Amino acid sequence: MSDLVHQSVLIVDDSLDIHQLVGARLRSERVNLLHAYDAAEGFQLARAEQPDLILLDLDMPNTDGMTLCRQLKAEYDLSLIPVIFLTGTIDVQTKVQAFELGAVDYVTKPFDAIELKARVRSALRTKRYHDLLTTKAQIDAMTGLWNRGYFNDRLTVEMSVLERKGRPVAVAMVDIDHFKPINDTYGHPFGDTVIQRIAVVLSSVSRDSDVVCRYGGEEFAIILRDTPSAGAMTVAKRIREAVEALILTFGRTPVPVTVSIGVAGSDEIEDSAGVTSETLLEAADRALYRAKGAGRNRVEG
Ligand SMILES: Nc1nc2c(ncn2[C@@H]2O[C@H](COP(=O)(O)OP(=O)(O)OP(=O)(O)O)[C@@H](O)[C@H]2O)c(=O)[nH]1
Repeated sequence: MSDLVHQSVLIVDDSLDIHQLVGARLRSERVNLLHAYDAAEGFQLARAEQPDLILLDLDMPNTDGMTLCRQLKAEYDLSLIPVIFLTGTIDVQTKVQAFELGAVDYVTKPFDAIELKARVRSALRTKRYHDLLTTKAQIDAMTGLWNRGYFNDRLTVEMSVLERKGRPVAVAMVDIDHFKPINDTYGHPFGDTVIQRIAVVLSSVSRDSDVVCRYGGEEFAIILRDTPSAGAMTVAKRIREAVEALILTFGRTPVPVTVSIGVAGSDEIEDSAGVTSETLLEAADRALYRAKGAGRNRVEG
């Protein structure tokens, strides 16, 4: 099987012939091909589909390839997509300009089928390694949940969706109660097991669209997308009950574990300057503090 399965390539070129030619040359590669016939359509498709590679014609009417490349590199998500320029003739100055703009390669027309395939394969392979490393850097090794760095990045993205589309976002901060005595009594390795078991509960009780993260030692944070405060409270109560129902034992000794949860939803924050990730997090933190203060094993919003 090809190592390119499931990756997608966007071709941006005003010539139908080139689309057909590239399509024919890459047919055996099992990549998913996307087609755009001008820069504006190319930009839209790149944004909607997040392809793994863009083959970009340098010489298009209206907006040329160089300009589109500059636009792509100006948006964080799109800037990570490698671009290979397609061009009839290319002088040294243009080549240098293309590489300076962030292109990874260029192919001159008419294409040699073998060369085109080799260059596409190479760019896609590098993209795949890059994606893998990026994902690894965002995962907490002990629990397999997203880590705090990812949480912060993702919350910023979700807040911009909130701003653009007006969809509510909620955050739940989950902290294990009296965890220090568990560590002190049964040892750190058992403490780690407790953290891992709770991570599994959080993942299984929350929905696929929720972003479950390990925020720090014995603290977790969940981004509940498209969820108003009331819905987030319901999820948090389910989590609290599921953790309380966990049966953990050290040898034959049962070890009861509970969590306290603080919830904040964008729909209930009153701030004339608008809701930010900071205000949302601070509100969730304050709610968690109240849950701890009110006796633990509670949800506060
Ligand atoms: N085993 C283990 N322990 C950790 C880890 N990260 C943090 N801890 C421990 O978690 C404990 C947190 O204790 P505290 O913040 O004092 O709070 P607590 O005992 O849980 O009490 P409350 O939060 O007030 O209910 C500390 O003893 C940390 O050493 C970890 O990865 N593994």
